[in-house]
Amino acid sequence: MAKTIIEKVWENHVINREEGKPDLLYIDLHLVHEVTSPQAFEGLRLKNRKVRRPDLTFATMDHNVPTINRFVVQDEIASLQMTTLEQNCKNFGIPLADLNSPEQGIVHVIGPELGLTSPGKTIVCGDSHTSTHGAFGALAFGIGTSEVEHVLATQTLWQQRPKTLQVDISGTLAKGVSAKDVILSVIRKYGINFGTGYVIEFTGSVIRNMSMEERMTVCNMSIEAGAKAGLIAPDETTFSYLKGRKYSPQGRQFDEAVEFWKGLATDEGAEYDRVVHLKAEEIAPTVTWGTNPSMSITIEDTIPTPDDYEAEVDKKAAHRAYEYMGLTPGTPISEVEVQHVFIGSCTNSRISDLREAAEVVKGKKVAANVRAMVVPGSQQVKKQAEEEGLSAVFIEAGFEWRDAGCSMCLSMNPDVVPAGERCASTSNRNFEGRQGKGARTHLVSPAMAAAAALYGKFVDIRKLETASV
Ligand SMILES: CC(C)[C@H](C(=O)O)[C@@H](O)C(=O)O
Ligand code: SF4
Repeated sequence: MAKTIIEKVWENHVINREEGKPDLLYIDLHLVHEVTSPQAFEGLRLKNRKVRRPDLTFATMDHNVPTINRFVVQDEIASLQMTTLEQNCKNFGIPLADLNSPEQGIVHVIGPELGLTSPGKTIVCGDSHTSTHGAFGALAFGIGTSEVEHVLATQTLWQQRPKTLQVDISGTLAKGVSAKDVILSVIRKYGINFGTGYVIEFTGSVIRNMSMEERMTVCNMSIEAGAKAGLIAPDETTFSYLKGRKYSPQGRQFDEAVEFWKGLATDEGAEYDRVVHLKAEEIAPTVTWGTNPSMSITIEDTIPTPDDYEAEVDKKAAHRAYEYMGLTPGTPISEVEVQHVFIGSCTNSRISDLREAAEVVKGKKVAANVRAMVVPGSQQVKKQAEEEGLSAVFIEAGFEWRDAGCSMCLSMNPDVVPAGERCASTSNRNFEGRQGKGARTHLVSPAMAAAAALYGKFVDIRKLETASV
């Protein structure tokens, strides 16, 4: 019977199936960070258990890490979480990219970069944006801390079989329209819950034409559509990205792996539980105006009015969002001023994101009233950006150039947005308080964020001469 890639990867990993019970899945890769692992290790210790497969486990520090003076961690909880991770990795024999490692970075940036992530794997991490790794055709999803303990102890996980959802994106993206705009548009059109209970497979010409970095941006935000995971069938783009990476199979083994990976793609005629479509022509540079990722408009639009919503609950949510965001319905988004710009996070902090932002910034200056920072997703991205001269472009323009970490994506480290101030951010969540208490977040692409830094407000990058994205 014809199968989707989702079913194939799932079936390949089922080690126990019983009527009326979840399946028991084998886990190929377990990524660990400092925030969601301490209690899991403590659980092992109390039960006198070992880590079953330290060789299939990899840890990094990202959420709590200061991105300037990184060795001075002032917050006590943050400091404790980081030293605890260090100790746990040492005691349980788990490889760790700590602050001294050139491989340190955001967990979802370093997995692919090191070639730990590859097609057909089951990948878990105590972190919701684990869906990022789905860009490689892996089944990758976030788990809770008790599940982290279960995977550490057994390398397996009980899981309810998900339904399958195809999100097909056809056509060709216009100049200046990015992967971030694609996923924000999907979420605007279908809502923050349309993926609940499903694993998404993204298909269509728009996806096929994307680089791996762009595909990661799309899969990263599957979770913001409520999905368990989001993935993309591997192809030549995937294989050439992985070739030669540190943990990728090498030599003949790589060629054999490619043969296997090719067989993972969804079979002709396979059926999904649900299918939705989006056309490239429907997508334009996008800015979120509200307090969840579906509350977005294009750069040409105005803030919606309550009349734009039919359901009473949506009208109410809009009212609350106007208030929190300090916005008046009907205002053109291009008139909204920002005080902060954050280019970073596991959504948009890879080298191509920084290249796109630098292209817009080159030879220009950050507006006087704006504080702008670029936070590479990993120390490797940082190094590469420095070698390519991107950091110099940012620094000359007046951006702060930082070390790798989650940074301003969420307020678990010193990089926060003050209450009442507005930030154009390339991250993935715009909930109340996400970037700091009372902080107002607008999610955008790297090029849109870069332009907002120069003009102090949202501008249409399609109208800038420099925009080449
Ligand atoms: C801290 C962590 C548990 C959290 C997550 O799971 O996603 C964080 O990474 C986030 O983006 O909100
Ligand atoms: S960058 Fe943001 S979304 Fe990604 S793992 Fe860190 S906190 Fe979570």
